[in-house]
Amino acid sequence: MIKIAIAGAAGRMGKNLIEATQQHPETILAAALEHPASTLLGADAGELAGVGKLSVTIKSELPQVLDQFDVLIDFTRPEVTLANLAYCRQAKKRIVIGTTGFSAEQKALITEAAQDIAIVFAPNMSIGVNLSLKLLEMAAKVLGDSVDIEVIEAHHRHKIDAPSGTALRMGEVVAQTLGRDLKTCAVYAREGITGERDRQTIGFQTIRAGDIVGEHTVMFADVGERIEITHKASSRMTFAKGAVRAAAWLTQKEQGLFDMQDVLGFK
Ligand SMILES: NC(=O)C1=CN([C@@H]2O[C@H](COP(=O)(O)OP(=O)(O)OC[C@H]3O[C@@H](n4cnc5c(N)ncnc54)[C@H](O)[C@@H]3O)[C@@H](O)[C@H]2O)C=CC1
Ligand SMILES: O=C(O)C1=N[C@H](C(=O)O)C[C@H](O)C1
Repeated sequence: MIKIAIAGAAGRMGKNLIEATQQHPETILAAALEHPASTLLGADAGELAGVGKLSVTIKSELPQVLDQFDVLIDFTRPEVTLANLAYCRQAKKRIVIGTTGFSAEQKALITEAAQDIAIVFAPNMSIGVNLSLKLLEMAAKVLGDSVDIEVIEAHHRHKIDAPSGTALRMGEVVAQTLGRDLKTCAVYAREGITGERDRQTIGFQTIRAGDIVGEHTVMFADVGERIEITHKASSRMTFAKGAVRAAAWLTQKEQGLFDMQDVLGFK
């Protein structure tokens, strides 16, 4: 069995990850980590996730459990993930990173660590979103520069980063297909007298409201018709199952940086 550790175990994703680890035929939960100030330290991870007692107590320090797992799954915050990554690199442990909101400099640290350890790093672990990325590539190839492209995303009120990692990846895929650089063609806000739309730009619209799990639409709008490619997640289990699948897949790799397109065989 593949031994999984989960960082951010009491979080929205963490609890789903504990359940998904139980459902996968090749994985078991071996360690669960939370913030040092969490009131849940010492609690049973299975009971926390509502799947029954697993006899895995929630701890705060990754070094305490480094010899107990094969793959760390981390859905926390960028600075926490990077600290965990450094420990994994030192101990030659594989890591699946689901956290979003990294800066370009922080992403470079992940790329660098992949020289020594195997990493799956993806802003969205659902099969549907990863299939949508392929559809976006196809749509951008056919529609080219004649359409206006807008990425619209909606998430729950607790989300701390914007636009979502998925929206940014969707923008990157479209920009790359069209030979554009997202750094220079992205428009993240419009207000006041903006002037007419420049067709070379890719616009991003962000909604934060209530308990929306995660919704993404990319609109390719021409005059007379438009195409919209939409994905709607209604349960976090779709991301959690993808992350556990990625962890199992990663055990075949010694080092390198991979994403869900690799895991799903879409490359
Ligand atoms: N790649 C994907 O498929 C998905 C990615 N995400 C991303 O995952 C991240 C987490 O999302 P949520 O679960 O909604 O957030 P959350 O805030 O519910 O969970 C994060 C957890 O990390 C814990 N944490 C903070 N510092 C810690 C530390 N030092 N050690 C251990 N745990 C610590 C927090 O206490 C919290 O329980 C976000 O960046 C989000 O965008 C979310 C869903 C899907
Ligand atoms: O924070 C979330 O909830 C989600 N974050 C990811 C992102 O930023 O793309 C993926 C998913 O949409 C849920």
